[in-house]
Amino acid sequence: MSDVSSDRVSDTTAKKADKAAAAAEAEAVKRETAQAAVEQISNGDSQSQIRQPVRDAIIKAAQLAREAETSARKRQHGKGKHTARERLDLLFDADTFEEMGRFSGGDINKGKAGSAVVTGFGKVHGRTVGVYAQDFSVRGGTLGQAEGLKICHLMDMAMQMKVPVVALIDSGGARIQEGVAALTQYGHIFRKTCQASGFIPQISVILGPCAGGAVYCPALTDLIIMTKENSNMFVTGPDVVKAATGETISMDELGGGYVHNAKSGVAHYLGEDEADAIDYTRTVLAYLPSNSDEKAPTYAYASGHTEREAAKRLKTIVPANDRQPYDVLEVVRAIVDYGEFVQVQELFAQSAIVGFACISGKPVGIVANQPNVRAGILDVDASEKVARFVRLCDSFNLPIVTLVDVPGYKPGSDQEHAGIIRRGAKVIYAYANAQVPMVTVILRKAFGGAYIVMGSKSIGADMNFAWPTSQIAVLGATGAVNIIHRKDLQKAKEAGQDVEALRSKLADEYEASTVNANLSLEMGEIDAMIDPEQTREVIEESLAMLASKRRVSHNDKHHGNQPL
Ligand SMILES: CC(=O)SCCNC(=O)CCNC(=O)[C@H](O)C(C)(C)COP(=O)(O)OP(=O)(O)OC[C@H]1O[C@@H](n2cnc3c(N)ncnc32)[C@H](O)[C@@H]1OP(=O)(O)O
Repeated sequence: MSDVSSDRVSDTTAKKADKAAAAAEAEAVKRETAQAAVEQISNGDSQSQIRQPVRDAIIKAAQLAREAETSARKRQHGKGKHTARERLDLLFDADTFEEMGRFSGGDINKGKAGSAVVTGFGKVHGRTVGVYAQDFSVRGGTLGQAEGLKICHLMDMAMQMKVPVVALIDSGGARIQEGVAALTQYGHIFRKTCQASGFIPQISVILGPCAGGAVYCPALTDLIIMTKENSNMFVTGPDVVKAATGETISMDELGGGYVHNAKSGVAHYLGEDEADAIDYTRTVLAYLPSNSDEKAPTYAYASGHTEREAAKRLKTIVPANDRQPYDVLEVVRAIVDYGEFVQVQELFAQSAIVGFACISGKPVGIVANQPNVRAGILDVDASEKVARFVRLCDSFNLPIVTLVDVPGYKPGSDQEHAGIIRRGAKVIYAYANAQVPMVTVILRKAFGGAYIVMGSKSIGADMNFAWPTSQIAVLGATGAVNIIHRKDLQKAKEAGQDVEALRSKLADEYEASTVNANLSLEMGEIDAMIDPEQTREVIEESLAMLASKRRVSHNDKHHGNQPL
């Protein structure tokens, strides 16, 4: 297990400032060195062995590269965007990027400095990561044969080296002039992305347009990160939409960063700007291993009085009235290291939350219902959000901690017709197939099907705990009484008795006898009832106990037929 020598996962402000300063310094040194080399060669100083034509070629190439970057800055800065190379400086630790094929796809004699994509490897928090960064200043960042070959080569190398790939997308899509030769390259990239899926982490950062079939490059990766401005994804743009349907819509309304984060669920993070989007990429990479064969890096963690204070706070967060909402983020922050929780899809399907955190320096994935939003109900979107995150954690060996307070799957024709059966099944498939350590804590409600799917023991969790406020049952009290005492209530009504008083009495009895964790404890579905204050401690101990859990293959099938 690699150990990143830092006490915190995410970049602190101070670290960011250091990094920016170091990057600027490294860039300046690089520029000076390159300039000095060119000048040395031009002056004919110490290179008596270098023949004149070679010297000319080196000078020309260096000049071309410089001019290309100057032109890129002019074009990109005018639109409020960074150049592809400036983005690499933001992504990688200072002075660690090694470019591959700088001039490939170019024509040095005709003044073309290369293709519309930059590829190579650098370090993120000291670990190697591959990148392809589309350069919009060269033919609109479009993808033709040269670019496709470069990207596929980069991905092949990343898979051989078993390191993540980050795609910095800013492109007009398939290069129209190259026709099917361009489209074919997308086919190759899709296939490679699928091959790499679940083997190495793949993250796409959309920093410009991403249109047409090209959208499926990011769509096949683990995470999509967008920005508030200059970040668009759509299969058909506003002009085609207008021509085909008559609808008038702007690029941002159709496929801007906010829309894909809050409405479609295509994206996983909405960056304030490019620097923020790339910083989030670095942060997420810090929680993930380089590939599916490795465990995530660990971080130094010194426990102290702050976590004891946080543990005490837990008691006060869940209201006594079970109909009253509360913010489950407060629970999460009180149990994870330094209260640091990196949410994924924060703006989407907010009745569930998912994200990364550390417990005693070890990265975990957290899944929780959010009682503050629609009582924490599971609907089609929340189901897919949870399922996809559980799959991500399972692919990359992150233990899953599930915090349950869920009244059930959302009722209603809109949900049934939107496919709650098919889409809700994804949660089951994800948990039932996950083989990483799984620890579940029931905070309050855990009703019906939603109880089963949210990391119950029967679905595959290893250790399950319940707070004293837990209500575990097939249905909530009123719903249950209306069904099992229907005849009694009917008789009371016919006899002119106070039906509501009877209903309320029966509900109280049902609640006292059934809506608690007793049966689950007796059946071994819950391992222990815990004081909220003990939550972090029991999770930590369970994860330590489960650390040696290994994957087992149950049969010889090719793969399961996952509900999609
Ligand atoms: C599988 C697939 O990818 S199918 C999708 C095919 N792609 C598309 O349909 C998108 C076509 N392009 C566009 O709609 C627009 O160019 C946008 C929205 C992407 C960007 O618009 P703008 O920011 O205004 O940039 P602009 O249109 O000036 O493009 C920049 C340059 O890239 C070129 N370009 C953009 N897209 C393409 C393309 N797909 N093929 C060839 N050249 C392209 C433009 O001609 C322009 O070249 P120039 O600088 O020599 O004039």
